Amino acid sequence: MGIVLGPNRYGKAESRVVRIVRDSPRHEIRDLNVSSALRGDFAAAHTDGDQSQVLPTDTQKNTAFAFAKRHGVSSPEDYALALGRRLLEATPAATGAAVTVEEFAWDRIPVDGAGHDHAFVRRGGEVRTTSVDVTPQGAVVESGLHDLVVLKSTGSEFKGFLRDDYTTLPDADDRILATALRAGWRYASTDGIDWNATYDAVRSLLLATFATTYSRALQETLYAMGRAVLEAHAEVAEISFAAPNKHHFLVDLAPFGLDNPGEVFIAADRPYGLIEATVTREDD
Ligand SMILES: O=c1[nH]c(=O)c2[nH]c(=O)[nH]c2[nH]1
Repeated sequence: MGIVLGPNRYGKAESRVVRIVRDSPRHEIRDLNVSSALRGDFAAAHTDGDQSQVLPTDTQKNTAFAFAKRHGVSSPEDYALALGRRLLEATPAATGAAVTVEEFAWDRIPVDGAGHDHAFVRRGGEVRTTSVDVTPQGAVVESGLHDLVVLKSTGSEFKGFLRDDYTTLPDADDRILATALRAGWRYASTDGIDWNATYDAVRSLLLATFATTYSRALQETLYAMGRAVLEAHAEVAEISFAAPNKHHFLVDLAPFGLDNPGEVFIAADRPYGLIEATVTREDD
């Protein structure tokens, strides 16, 4: 009985393409998870080890990033069509190119009733938390949130850091700052607190402070957020943060004849910096 190759396709899955439009101070963001797959006559690659008809998955990834710049992302559909047509055209053996795009939606962070120019909060996903501990002496309430995903497309730098023989990171004057914030605040007492109103107010303050504070490091941003909460809320004794630094690396588009002045980024998954800090009261 003969053995033959059945259906097959190949491509690059889950390129995390972030496109910032920064023609004016009011930035736009499109945040995509892009996968492509080519199908057609790729039998020789499987049976003979012949790559002559194989457009590398690495090239498919490069095209995904280059097209975010060259074609732009007016919608996931328009971008996916352009990418699919290009991949098909570039690959003579292909009879079809499948492109799937997931888009993560971002809203502008509200500051004084208006959406901020370059600070965004990801829609959905965040979780409100509380943990209480009750004893005969009383109760302690710690409330908070996690997975509040925020991003600013400018207004963030990281430079002047300690360097040693293993340091390769260049100074960054203008970078994307993004995190999935975890925050927990301990209430000074349980009396007379409007839990829902305080939660909403603290969340708003965290967002507004993230948006409006020029960041010299995520550490400075966390401290500013904590200070803002403690200054505005006497009922909060202490607040703690854990903030993964969700790195966005500028993609080198020069090999494709394209410049990239802070417009196309790859959103890295891991490893990530993890910055943790507690902001408390001197007398607590
Ligand atoms: O905001 C930052 N804090 C750091 O401590 C750090 N370290 C690093 O490599 N990048 C950053 N960014």
